[in-house]
Order: sequence, then structure tokens, then C-alpha cells
Amino acid sequence: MTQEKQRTALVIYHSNTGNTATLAKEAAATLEDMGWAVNQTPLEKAPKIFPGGNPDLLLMGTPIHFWQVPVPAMEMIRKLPNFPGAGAFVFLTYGTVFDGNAPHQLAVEVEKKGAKVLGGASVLSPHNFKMTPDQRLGDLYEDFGKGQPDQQVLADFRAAVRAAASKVESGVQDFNIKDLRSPKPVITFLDGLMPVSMQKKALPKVTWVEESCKDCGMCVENCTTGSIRSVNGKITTNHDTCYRCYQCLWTCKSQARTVNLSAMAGVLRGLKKVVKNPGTRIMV
Ligand SMILES: Cc1cc2nc3c(=O)[nH]c(=O)nc-3n(C[C@H](O)[C@H](O)[C@H](O)COP(=O)(O)O)c2cc1C
Repeated sequence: MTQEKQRTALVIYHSNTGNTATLAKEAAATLEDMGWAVNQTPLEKAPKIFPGGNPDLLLMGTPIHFWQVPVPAMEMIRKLPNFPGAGAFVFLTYGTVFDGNAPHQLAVEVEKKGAKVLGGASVLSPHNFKMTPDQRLGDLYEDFGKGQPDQQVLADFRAAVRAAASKVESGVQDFNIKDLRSPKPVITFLDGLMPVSMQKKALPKVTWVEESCKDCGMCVENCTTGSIRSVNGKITTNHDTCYRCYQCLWTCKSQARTVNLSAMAGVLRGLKKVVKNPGTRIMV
């Protein structure tokens, strides 16, 4: 009797505050339970070449920032090697505003790499901004964090990963990424109008509050794009290369990194009134 070759999966994820990383772990555990060999890597540490060649299934996860796949994640995905012939599953987490067209946007990027998307999930997740004490960014999201993803959502998510893996095992490729589009056609339309290069320019710039700064270097160390520098105790930010991931806002413990979100707050408040949050969407 010939023994079946062990299937391989690669889980690549981007996560600032842990929600997407939690789902990445769930996905990996689900596949290991199925007897698959699984590798996991944060997107920023993903190698340029994956030893052992293409996985049978690529799982790509990101948060949703301003109803889009975050710009730094998009840029990093574009620098990954291609995955011709691999099956793929996309997963995203978002708070209580809405998920826009991000699942479809991520699926398009993954298919540009030569993988065939077999399903996806857009998972409503706890908001876990760590902004204190005089809330700024987090003020907007006072009703984030309702205990999601709950056990039922996690069970649905695991079932979706299993379904995608079973498709690989049986050679079924019946999924159309159009199913990942926003349930609101107008969102899909508007989304297509703004290229990634313009998205970051539309987002507010981070500023430096000199009198609060302890020059601890955390913002410089944690900047995902190397845009922050400390020169003679003065912190400078290159706004051309800054991707507005706002990671420095969390890592700064002395409130010396701030962002004026008043314009964005208005947009978000308006959006929450007119766009119904679609909740967790799982498509396989
Ligand atoms: C800069 C930024 C923008 C965000 N924009 C949205 C949004 O447009 N819609 C939404 O529902 N949640 C939004 N969120 C909430 C995140 O999508 C949510 O907390 C996500 O689960 C974070 O994933 P992570 O913990 O893996 O980083 C935003 C969060 C941040 C930090």
C-alpha cells in the first residue's frame, strides 16, 4: 500500500494587537489536527524563499485598517515570492466599524501570487487599542470589544479552514473570490477607485510631542518601515515612507506620539450610521 504524502501549509499573518495572530494559531492547530505539516510566520519575518518549495495551502491573514488591508501588509505581500499551484485561504479581523471590501482585496493579492483562493473569513474581533489615559485614537471605538471572536465564531472559522484543506486533498477548486466582495456593491465600487499609494496619504500623520518624549527609542525600534529616527534627542518621522500603521502609538508609553483623528472620526461616525456592520463572514 502506498503511503499518502503529508500535506503542507504555510500560515502568514500580519497582526499589530494580536487578534489576527490568534486566528493564525487556530488555523495552524486545525491543520495539524488533520495531520498536515504547518509552518507559521509573521508577514514581516517571511523569508524571500520558502525552503521546501510551495505549500499545498497558503493561509494569509491581516487586520482591517480603515476598511482596507493595511498598506504595510499589502506592500509586504507584494514582495513575497509567488506560490504557483498552491491553494489559499484568506482571513481578516476587524472591529465594529465595518470590513469594507478588504477580504476580496486580500484574495486578489494572493491570486496575483499564483495561488488559488478556496475560501476566506472576515472575523469580527475584540477591539484592543491600548490607548491611555487621555484617549485619542481609541476614543472613536468605544463600543469595540464585545467578547468576539466568541467560541462559536472560532468553531466556524476552524470548520472553514478544514473545508479549504479538504478541497486541497480532493482537488476541488470551486470557489470564486467574488464571494468575498463586500455585501454592499457600492463599497466594492468605491474601493476600486483608490489605489494603495493614495490610501496612506488619506490617513492622518503621526506627530511628536517633544515635552512628553523620554527618548526611550521604542518608536524607532518598533517602526515597521524605518521611518522614525532619533537624532540628538529629537524624533523625526519621514511621512513619505510612513505607512500609518500607528504601531508607534502603542509602543510609546509616554504619549509622545499623537495623531489628530478629528477628520477621520467624522468619517467613521458617519460610516457607522449608514453602513451596517456585516458581522463575521465565512465563505468556503
Ligand atoms: C489604524 C486602525 C484602523 C482600523 N480601522 C478599522 C476599520 O476600518 N473597521 C473596523 O471595523 N475596525 C478597524 N480597526 C480595528 C481592527 O481591525 C481590529 O481591532 C483588528 O482585529 C486588529 O487586528 P490585530 O489585533 O491582528 O492587529 C482598526 C484598527 C486600527 C489600529
